[in-house]
Amino acid sequence: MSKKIKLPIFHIRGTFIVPGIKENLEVGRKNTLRSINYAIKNSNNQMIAIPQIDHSIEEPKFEDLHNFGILIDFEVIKEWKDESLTISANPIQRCKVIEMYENEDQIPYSNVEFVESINDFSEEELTELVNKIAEAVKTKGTLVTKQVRQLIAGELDDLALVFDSIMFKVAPSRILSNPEYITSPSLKTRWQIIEKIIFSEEDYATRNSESVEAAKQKTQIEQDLNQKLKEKMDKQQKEYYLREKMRIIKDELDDEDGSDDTSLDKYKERLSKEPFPEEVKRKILASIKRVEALQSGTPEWNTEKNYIDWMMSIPWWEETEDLTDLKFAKEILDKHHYGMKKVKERIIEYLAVKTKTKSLKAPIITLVGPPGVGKTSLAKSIAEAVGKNFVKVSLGGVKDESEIRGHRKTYVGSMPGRIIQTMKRAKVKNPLFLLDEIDKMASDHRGDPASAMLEVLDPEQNKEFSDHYIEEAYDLSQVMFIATANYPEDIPEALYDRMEIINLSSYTEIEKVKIAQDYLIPKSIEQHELTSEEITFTEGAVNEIIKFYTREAGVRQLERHINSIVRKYIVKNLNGELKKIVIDEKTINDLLGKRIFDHTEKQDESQVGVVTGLAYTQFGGDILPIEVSLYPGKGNLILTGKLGDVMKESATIALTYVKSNYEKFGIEKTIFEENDIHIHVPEGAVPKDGPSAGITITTALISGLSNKPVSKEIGMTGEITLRGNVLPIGGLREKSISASRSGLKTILIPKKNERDLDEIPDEVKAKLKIIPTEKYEQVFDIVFNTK
Ligand SMILES: Nc1ncnc2c1ncn2[C@@H]1O[C@H](COP(=O)(O)OP(=O)(O)OP(=O)(O)O)[C@@H](O)[C@H]1O
Repeated sequence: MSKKIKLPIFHIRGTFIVPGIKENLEVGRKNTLRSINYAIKNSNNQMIAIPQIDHSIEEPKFEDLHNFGILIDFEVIKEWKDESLTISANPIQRCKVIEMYENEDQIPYSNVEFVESINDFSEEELTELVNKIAEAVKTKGTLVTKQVRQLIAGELDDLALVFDSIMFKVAPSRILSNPEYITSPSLKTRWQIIEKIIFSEEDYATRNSESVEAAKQKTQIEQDLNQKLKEKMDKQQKEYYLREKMRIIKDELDDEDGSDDTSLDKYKERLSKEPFPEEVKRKILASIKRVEALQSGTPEWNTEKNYIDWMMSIPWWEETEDLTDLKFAKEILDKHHYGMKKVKERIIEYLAVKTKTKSLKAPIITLVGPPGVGKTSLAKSIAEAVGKNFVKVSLGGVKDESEIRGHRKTYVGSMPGRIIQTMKRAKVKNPLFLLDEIDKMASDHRGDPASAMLEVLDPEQNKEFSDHYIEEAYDLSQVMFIATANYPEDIPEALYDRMEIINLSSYTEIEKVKIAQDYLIPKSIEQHELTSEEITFTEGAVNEIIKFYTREAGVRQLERHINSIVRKYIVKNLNGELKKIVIDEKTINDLLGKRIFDHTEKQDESQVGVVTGLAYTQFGGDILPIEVSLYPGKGNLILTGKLGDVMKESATIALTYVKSNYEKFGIEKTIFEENDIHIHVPEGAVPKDGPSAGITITTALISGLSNKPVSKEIGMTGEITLRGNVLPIGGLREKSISASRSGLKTILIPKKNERDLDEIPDEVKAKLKIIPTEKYEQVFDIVFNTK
């Protein structure tokens, strides 16, 4: 079975590259740069280089590409001022393209099958071949490459490489006109192509005569064109001349290829046969009339034609049939996701209500949680469970209402807003529509996107959603919207009211191991069309990746590393280096390089003025040591470690509280007047904010000022008030997971957070003593062992 792989496409033009021969390539086109950046982040610097058929096309579509390519590994070697790049591409393996598509981030992707080389020469043929090459080298200097020299000297037996080096040096452009040279596994076939191109004089002759014939035809076409033009054109009008020429060329092309789906006749035919809403039909027909009356190629013509193309491609009536089998839905949810018991139950209830009432007026499900915990993939599974098409739009950074609703069509280069654009991708009017990162929308003077979103989500209004470009009410009422957010408090309030929040929390290491073994690894093996006999991961290996190569609440990086290891195996397998592999800790270090992370470990020694806090970051929880130091001065407070305003305030409150209770904590009064106090929160470059370090700062101050050490095994979290009350904090689950991972034995938490204890996994509770506190005095008594 030949191996398949899915990777982003690298559009290559004007040149071609062959396996084994590194080449520097210049990249300037915006789309290619986007794909490159994507590949750096998501596919381990691997892409499929696919050549363009016509190198003059700036923005090639899939049909403008050949159906073969090369798997490349690349490195960026220079970033230029104008944002273009020079990359060093290492071509690894030839491939046949099975399909090309845009992935959900709108990156052109290809699914390819590797072409392995088969040496089908017999022994005698081989000797003859080497002799022939050696003989030819004498007469054709251009043939000499490093690999040819090695072959003749008997130092190299990789024929595929020899052939590629010849082809690449002598006739790289001819590869494109002989796709078989790339797609055929047979080395004999490849050699025949080389012979035809390089050795056969006859071929030179036919090539010449081919070009004579082509030139003749070209002249004929040119003559016909000019003849037609003569009849039509007014010689005085240069503009008119050019337009006519364009139109005739287009007509000629259309005659050749009658399959143009965007021709006005095709549209008219569709309008007469398909059940478009009357109003829409009328509008499109009116536009078609206008286009027909306009001079083709003029700006007005283009604007109007574009409008028609859009109107014809939006789903006005197409729909899929919903599935209503709840048992099936549950099976699908279980099939793709580990755990999430409550979440899945909640979703099934939601689907049950929807099916029963047949109404979509239920609140919008909003999946909230840190990155990589499965929000997007859960939404995809819900779509599968109810038989809907899935589409996603990212709202992160959207700050202008027109991004949602589009611009009027009279604007130059205008088009519909993101909602209608996404509906076009959905192809039906009742898809499952994921509104990703709804908490990351911003607003500015150009209008508030949240109010436009309100119209999208409100069942009272979304039957007639208005987009400035399409100028016709669009019915969104059959769409099932699901939103995702990292921080629910950042969701605009009016939208929040219409949502039902479902929390997805971060995973413990044990859960991550389970997810990797039961879901991510089998999924990756299946996607790459391998079997579990060929590649297996030990539990130790999975643990190694989780602990030392990822730092995250979810499993996104973990999944990326697994995929990258699988791809590395495929390349080794294709190079004939190995047939099977068992991935253990050692292989991980070999394949992924040096360990990347060491989770902040608890202090080795109990120290004066250093206390362990618990933090909640976008990567999940972590421990956060807080340091206090004194030196002679005048009572100033110095804060460092990139602290946000709230955290700075929290430090000031802590100091005031300590000052006003100094006696209770065994601190000399004079110490405040004679010293400056420096509070530092290490890993200075990472921004930190929030009030939850209040009791930690207080404790570090008391420890520093009274010269009493704090046990290295205690961690704490809680806001403090001037009166010494301990107020509740967020992210207790994440904080406690990281505390147990870092080896703490006891954590102090606010009493009001007792209600969140249920969310802490049992394995964490078993390792940690969790003590709720209401007043700072209790913290003091426990930490400094006064009772
Ligand atoms: N409980 C789980 N069981 C199996 N796979 C999971 C689970 N949670 C997450 N995954 C997998 O982890 C990957 C990342 O998840 P996904 O992209 O859905 O995260 P997300 O929460 O949407 O992140 P973001 O907020 O960054 O978009 C997916 O491949 C998903 O299938």
